[in-house]
Amino acid sequence: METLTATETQPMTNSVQFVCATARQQLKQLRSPIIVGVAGDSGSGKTTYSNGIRRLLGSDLVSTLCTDGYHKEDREQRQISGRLPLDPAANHLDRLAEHLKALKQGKAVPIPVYNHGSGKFEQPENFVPTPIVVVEGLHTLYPELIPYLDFSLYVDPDHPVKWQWKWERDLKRRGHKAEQLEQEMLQREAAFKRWIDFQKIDANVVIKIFHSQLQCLAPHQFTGILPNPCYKVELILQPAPVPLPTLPLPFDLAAMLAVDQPPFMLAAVPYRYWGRSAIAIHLDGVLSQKTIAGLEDYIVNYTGIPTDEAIPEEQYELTSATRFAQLLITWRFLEQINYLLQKNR
Ligand SMILES: Nc1ncnc2c1ncn2[C@@H]1O[C@H](COP(=O)(O)OP(=O)(O)OP(=O)(O)O)[C@@H](O)[C@H]1O
Ligand SMILES: O=C(CO)[C@H](O)[C@H](O)COP(=O)(O)O
Repeated sequence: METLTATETQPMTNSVQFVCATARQQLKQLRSPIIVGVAGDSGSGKTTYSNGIRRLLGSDLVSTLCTDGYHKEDREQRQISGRLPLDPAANHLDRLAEHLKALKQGKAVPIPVYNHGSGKFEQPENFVPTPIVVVEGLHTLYPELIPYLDFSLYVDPDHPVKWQWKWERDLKRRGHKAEQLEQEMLQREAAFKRWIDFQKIDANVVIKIFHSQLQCLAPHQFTGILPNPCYKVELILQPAPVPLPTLPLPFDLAAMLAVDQPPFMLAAVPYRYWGRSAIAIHLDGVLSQKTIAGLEDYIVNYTGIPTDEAIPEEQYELTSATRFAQLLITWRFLEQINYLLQKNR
């Protein structure tokens, strides 16, 4: 594959678009899919971030496998046994490993399905791998599954953010009862630390989410206007083996100088994360729609997707920090794809 070049001021050249089109073709011809693992606690945003990748790369290339179907017990059985789905022993991880192995060989597999509306299992579905398969679930980055993964994400919202997301989602959309839910969520905290949290150590990308911290930067009186909720996202990225060309951020500096603009912050800080080299991108506040749309256009052009898939309704409320993070993650993933395709040649 030739070297990709583009600069901040130039539109993408024909040669770059040609390479992208070639990458799409190469992906479609892969006999073994590229598998992305997305792990994190329940209600941490795994589906939200996986959907971001699928929307940007297109559902002809990307499909998602949710591992909740591999739980051993349904909701009623768990209420009797007192076991939590976070316990790896409460899941058929051995079956999941076999399925990932078969998918890696390009074979279809019958995946078990769990219905969160009813709390019951349904008939297995025949899962036919697309060139990119996103596997999301509580234990996706467990040692027995890692050998089948080409790229990994760990979603790690701060405790109050996660509590609020799970609480609202489980009550409104998963038919849980408040009292039982509170008890289970408290019980889950130790289980999370014990069985889930460590998976972040080796992830290619860790996504940390906090409530906005911008007000701390105004020691006297903060006068900025921020939406509610407003999040700070910290992306901890393993450096790419082969970086892609410049990713331009269309940015109006003059607008930033106006006092009535929503505040924001962007920082890139190299550091060591669990003993390995990483770069942390901090994004807080609100970037303009124009900036986000410009960045998204660049990536969409790069990937050569002919039509822009609409943002799913449940993602309308996503803040600019989340959308920006989704774009950067997709870019980092494209770097990985580029590297894997080069290695495969
Ligand atoms: N980045 C985000 N910005 C705003 N809200 C979010 C974000 N990520 C998740 N949420 C909220 O949290 C809820 C749970 O997110 P999501 O379904 O992505 O989590 P999950 O990790 O896939 O959960 P589960 O494993 O339990 O299925 C969403 O319905 C949404 O309301
Ligand atoms: O940890 C979880 C991953 O989403 C869920 O709690 C688990 O899948 C069981 O679902 P439910 O709570 O809807 O019965």
